[in-house]
Amino acid sequence: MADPVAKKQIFSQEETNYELKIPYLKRLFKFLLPYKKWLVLTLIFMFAATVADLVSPYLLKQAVDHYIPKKDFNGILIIGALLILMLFVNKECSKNKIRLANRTGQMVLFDIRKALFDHVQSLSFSFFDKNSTGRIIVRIVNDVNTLNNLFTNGIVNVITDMSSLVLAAIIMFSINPKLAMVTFAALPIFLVVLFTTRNAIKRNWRAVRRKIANLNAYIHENISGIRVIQAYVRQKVNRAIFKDVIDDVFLSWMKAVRINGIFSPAVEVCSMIGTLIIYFYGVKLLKINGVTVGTLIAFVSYLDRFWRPVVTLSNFYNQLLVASASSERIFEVLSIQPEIKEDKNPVEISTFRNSIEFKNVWFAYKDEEYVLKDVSFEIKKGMMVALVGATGSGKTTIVNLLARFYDPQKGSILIDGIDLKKISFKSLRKLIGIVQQEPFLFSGSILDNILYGKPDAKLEEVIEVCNFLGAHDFISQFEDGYFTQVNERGNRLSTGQKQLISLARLLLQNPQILILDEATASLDTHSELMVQNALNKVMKDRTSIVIAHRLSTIKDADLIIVMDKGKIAEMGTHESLIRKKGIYYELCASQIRFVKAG
Ligand SMILES: Nc1ncnc2c1ncn2[C@@H]1O[C@H](COP(=O)(O)OP(=O)(O)OP(=O)(O)O)[C@@H](O)[C@H]1O
Repeated sequence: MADPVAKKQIFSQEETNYELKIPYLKRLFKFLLPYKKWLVLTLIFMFAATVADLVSPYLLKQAVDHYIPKKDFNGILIIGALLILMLFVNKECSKNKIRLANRTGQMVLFDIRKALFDHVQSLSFSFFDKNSTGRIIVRIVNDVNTLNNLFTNGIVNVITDMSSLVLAAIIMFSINPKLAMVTFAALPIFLVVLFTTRNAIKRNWRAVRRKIANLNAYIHENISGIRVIQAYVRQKVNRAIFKDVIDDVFLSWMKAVRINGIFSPAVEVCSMIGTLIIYFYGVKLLKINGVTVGTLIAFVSYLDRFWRPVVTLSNFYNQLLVASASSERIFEVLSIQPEIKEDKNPVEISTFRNSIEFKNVWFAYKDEEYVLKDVSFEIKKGMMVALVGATGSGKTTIVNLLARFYDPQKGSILIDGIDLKKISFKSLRKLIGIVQQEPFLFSGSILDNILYGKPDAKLEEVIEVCNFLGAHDFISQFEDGYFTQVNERGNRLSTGQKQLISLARLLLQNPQILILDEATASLDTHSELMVQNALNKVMKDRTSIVIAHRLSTIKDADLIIVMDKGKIAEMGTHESLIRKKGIYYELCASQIRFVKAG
């Protein structure tokens, strides 16, 4: 049976508000402005196709009323030729209209997606803290996809349908107003059906979309968490939940289709009533007020051209609702401002000369929940500084602030006396290199990944760096060497190998300040030794800030900063802190006890 807890989690997805929001739609349509010329051309094709389509019944009327009774074969031939010409114009113009509309639509989607992607890339870490990867992907892929129908067919079709409907009615009224009035007698029936089913249809399609969103979320979570799922042998339970989720989609879909199904027959019934009226009432009117057999034939055709677009037009409203909801979510992301902004007149620093200084720094990830409280310290050029302390004491937060992934709420961080906020992003990123606990490799080759640090580096330079770090041997053992493809996250490589590749990437970038955030924490003893050796080489002659749980690796640090609940509890060298017999002494003692016990 499905796990109720898991099921509840899926259904806690965000709710979507399907109301027509004109300001969002207006903003959305602004994306069409660069393609004005194409739009105008599309409209011209559309108009030509509609006119050609509407001329045909009138030509038929002429043939029936004038040429057939007189057996005027020349006249019939001309009408026939004109009918073929109209058909050709209609088909050609429709083809071009569809091609142009699709092209414009796809370009608009491309622009929206590009705007979203560029914007998301510029956002600060705090945005990614609040939004899961899945949610962001849904914005860039699914929400933009839902606009597809609107931009590729929806808008053009609705204009085509509206003009066909209006023109057909106008022509009918101009041919014979009395007959036209009676023909539309079924319109009130349609309006009743429309207003009684509209809300139910809206509600049911909304339910379908919610169930599909649940399905997407569940698949995303299962694929991302596949290792945990397999480790806990949860496949059977998850399969049962998945079946429930699919069943929900199926049932809600069938219900929506059933209700939607009322609509189309209603339109057909109305159209049929209109046709019957034309035949019954029209025959009575024959020869009165100029009503001819041709008029009746033309009326039946125009009536069809009036009712046919009605179903598509009502679907368009649905499309608009979905587009309005998606655009609301898209613009919500686009309106988020990056919290970390570059100074208007940024200072370029090419060389780190003296020191890094934290001056009375206070920082909270949210509101007033400070995780760093009045932190002050100074790191001189060339020093190796270690940050130690219990989990959650604020070590990673300190390096996150130094890399300017976040800005402190109070206090300041200075590099060579210059506030971090004034330094250009480019020189800061060049100055500081970070090695994380979980190295991240992109899809592409090993070489591509290393070149990330310096795109214009030559292969010889890359090999030299890898040789220096002790990575060349294992890379050259692969069949394709440096051109070996690593898929996303580098699944084909061991964590130690990935770490060495990320170190090669870092060394090519040649940063003057290094941040090592538990770079060896997830490695086995052999890999740890290999990576630690490489790290020692990278750290040589550089200023480095190291976070390490294994205290033996930082014994020789020039300065050890001991963090406790967001505050600096102790600071000094290994010897001085051991002598102090404080928190650091306790941490060392507990690790020795742990090693001995092991
Ligand atoms: N992105 C975040 N959003 C909100 N709170 C966070 C975030 N990152 C960390 N915290 C909180 O800030 C506090 C300090 O976390 P930090 O990661 O700096 O500790 P740490 O000393 O590096 O811990 P560890 O040794 O486990 O990595 C913790 O209470 C943590 O829960």
